[in-house]
Amino acid sequence: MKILIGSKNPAKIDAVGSVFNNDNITGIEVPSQVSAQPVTDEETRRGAINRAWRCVSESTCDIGIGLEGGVMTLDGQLYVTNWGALASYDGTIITAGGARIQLPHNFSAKLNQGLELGDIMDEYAKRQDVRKKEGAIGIFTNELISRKEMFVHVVKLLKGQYNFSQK
Ligand SMILES: O=P(O)(O)OP(=O)(O)OP(=O)(O)OC[C@H]1O[C@@H](n2cnc3c(O)ncnc32)[C@H](O)[C@@H]1O
Repeated sequence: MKILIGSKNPAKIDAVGSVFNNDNITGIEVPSQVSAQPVTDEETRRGAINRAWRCVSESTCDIGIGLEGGVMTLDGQLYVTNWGALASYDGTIITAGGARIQLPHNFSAKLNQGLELGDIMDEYAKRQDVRKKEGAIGIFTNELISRKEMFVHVVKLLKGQYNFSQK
């Protein structure tokens, strides 16, 4: 199958590549059509869906995959959240949620100032491009789970549901 991923972020492309390991996969830049920093589950999920559809509508492929990270708040606690979507040329759309883990309370003020989580993480971890490597998930799990591994789980949920829908 020819699969397009709506991102050039290596953490996302590598996650798709390790699940769809017999397929032809390519990452392309597409707009998420949501804020650069999604701040709810709804917005993060919508960004993943928009990316997946955009892949299918922009180029010839069997499947488009959108993966999106964001933040959300539950009972005053800030979390990093993750969503994935798979769109197929026949009009099928499949979605799946990924892991959420809590973020430090002082991140909310930085987000309110307009900073994106990727930049906040680089400053916090004193590293570069955390969003393309271990991710917030990696930093705050002491690197037990990387952003790629977290997205691998999301992509497995998408692939499994897609296979089920094709039976
Ligand atoms: O190149 P794209 O595909 O846009 O990847 P991205 O990581 O920049 O963009 P996302 O849309 O997935 O995430 C929205 C924002 O949240 C940040 N973000 C989300 N999850 C993150 C994580 O685990 N670690 C660091 N930053 C994260 C990200 O860097 C962006 O600033």
